[in-house]
Amino acid sequence: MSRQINETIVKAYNGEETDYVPGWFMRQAGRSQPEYRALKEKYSLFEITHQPELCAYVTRLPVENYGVDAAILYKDIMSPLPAIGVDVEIKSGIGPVIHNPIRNFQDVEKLGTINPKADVPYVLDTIRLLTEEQLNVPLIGFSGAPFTLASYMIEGGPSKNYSKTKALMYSEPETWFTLMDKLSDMVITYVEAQIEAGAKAIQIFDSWVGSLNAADYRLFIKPVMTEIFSELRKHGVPLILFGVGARHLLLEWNDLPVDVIGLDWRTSISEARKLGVTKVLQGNLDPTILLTNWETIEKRTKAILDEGMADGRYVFNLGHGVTPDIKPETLKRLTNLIHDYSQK
Ligand SMILES: Cc1c2[nH]c(c1CCC(=O)O)Cc1[nH]c(c(CCC(=O)O)c1C)Cc1[nH]c(c(CCC(=O)O)c1C)Cc1[nH]c(c(C)c1CCC(=O)O)C2
Repeated sequence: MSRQINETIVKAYNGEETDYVPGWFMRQAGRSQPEYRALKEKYSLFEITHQPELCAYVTRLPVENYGVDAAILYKDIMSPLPAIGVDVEIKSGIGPVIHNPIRNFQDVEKLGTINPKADVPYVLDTIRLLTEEQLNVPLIGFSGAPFTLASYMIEGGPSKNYSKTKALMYSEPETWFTLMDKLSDMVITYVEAQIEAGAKAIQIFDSWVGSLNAADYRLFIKPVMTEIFSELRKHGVPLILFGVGARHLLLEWNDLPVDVIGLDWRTSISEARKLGVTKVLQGNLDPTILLTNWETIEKRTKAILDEGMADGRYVFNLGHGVTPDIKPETLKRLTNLIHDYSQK
């Protein structure tokens, strides 16, 4: 039997007109879902991602339960790092903890390269299972970006101000750029394998790069991001860049060979346009709104959709990830609202 794949979101990412505004939610597969929490009693994140059938099930849940227009592969931005020699553990209640943090040039030199077929075969198997047999919407593949990955590798875990990361960047540029080069190679190879396996769009999470000012972004980050997107662009799938608190970097991002810019909730669609952003926009309901009453949720969502529809080159998402306390019923109702309200 041939499956009908609804490609609306890929069209929207390519800037084409669509019958309605498509959308998905960052972190849609995960802690907010009871089916997932039940699995989590038995398995860790890495145990789930190493089992393609199970990982595909978790990835599919939000598509089946909410009707979102894309699936995003269930795994973490830390997932490729063990392949290059990073000893990472996901600790519950903390997040990623790195047992061999980067301290100097020698630590960077020791990092290896990724061979996706040998190192993360289960990621590729999960993508193939989902895209060849199971999903009726496109699958979005993803990777962390070099700055955000480096922040965990250098700090040794989550951080408030990224001081070790920035100190290394400012004081040892050679070490920094060698690290950026190694991470750029990893991101490109890893994402290319995801595209080859069937991912129909790619989101690059540079969640924490907003901690740099624009001048430092231009100097220390823009070259590596240009390299990554220039290479990935050759594969013809839409490329999305997302980060938190990055309004001051939007024009730098707009220069990159990227198709879509993901906004957090601090900058509205129309403000981003006024600032001069020309890419397709994705975003940006504050996830916290989803903890209020339906009247508030509806009002805020319609206001964002009004801006997005007036603009025309727009895909709905949240301004950051779904938090564990958001109810599945709310996400289902929200998906219906987005589709019904924007239907032409
Ligand atoms: C901060 C953090 C990371 N990794 C982790 C944390 C801990 C704190 C937390 O639970 O929120 C650990 C983690 N990551 C993920 C889980 C599984 C449970 C869940 O959160 O739903 C767990 C326990 C899934 C994930 N983690 C991520 C995804 C993929 C993207 C998506 O689904 O949108 C998933 C399924 C991506 C991720 N992972 C990380 C970042 C910075 C990002 C980029 C998106 C963002 O800024 O939040 C690092």
